[in-house]
Amino acid sequence: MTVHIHPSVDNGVKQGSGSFAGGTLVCKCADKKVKVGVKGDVAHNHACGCTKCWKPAGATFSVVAVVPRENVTVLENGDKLKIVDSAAVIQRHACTGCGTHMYGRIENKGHPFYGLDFIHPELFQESGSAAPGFAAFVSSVIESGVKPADMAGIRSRLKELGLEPYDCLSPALMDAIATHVAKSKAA
Ligand SMILES: N[C@@H](CCC(=O)N[C@@H](CSCO)C(=O)NCC(=O)O)C(=O)O
Ligand SMILES: [Zn+2]
Ligand SMILES: [Zn+2]
Repeated sequence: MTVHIHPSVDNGVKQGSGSFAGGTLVCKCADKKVKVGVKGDVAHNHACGCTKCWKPAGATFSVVAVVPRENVTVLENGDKLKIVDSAAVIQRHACTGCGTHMYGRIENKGHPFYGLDFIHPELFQESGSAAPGFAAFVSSVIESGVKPADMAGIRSRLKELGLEPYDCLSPALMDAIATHVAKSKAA
């Protein structure tokens, strides 16, 4: 069985240049494209199997990374953006023309990841941004219709690609969340 993860990694994970200075995210509309500027490189880039993150057609996983919210600016056609689910922790601003999620923002100042926006690096018109380094919420692909029997093959392909599979976030990010919670409780 051929396992498709995401078009940007299916032929191998392409490493970043290490000096990506930022770029422009572009939606998939034929005209009046939404453009979002991002300063600097992305961090914590990962494949995500959750049902909430935007995936291109045919992909099983999204590829999503974070950038400081102050580094994100809507450049063109921002009137086409609409929040997908205002009750979600990550408020995903999507193009109403093509459905592409352009950036996801956390407005809860008490959230461990407040200050970081979630973006999809494949939308950069420039190449060289940091590559995905792990896979998160892998078991969640079952919620999107993947057969449980296919999970062994999916996890094996993720490992082959160097994207260690986790069923939540990576240990480093889970530790960061727990540290934030512990400090909040102590305060
Ligand atoms: N099983 C659920 C999991 C959804 C989920 O918790 N997703 C994470 C990761 S998104 C990027 O890594 C999350 O933090 N979500 C917050 C939000 O989406 O607002 C499912 O698959 O739906
Ligand atoms: Zn669009
Ligand atoms: Zn996700």
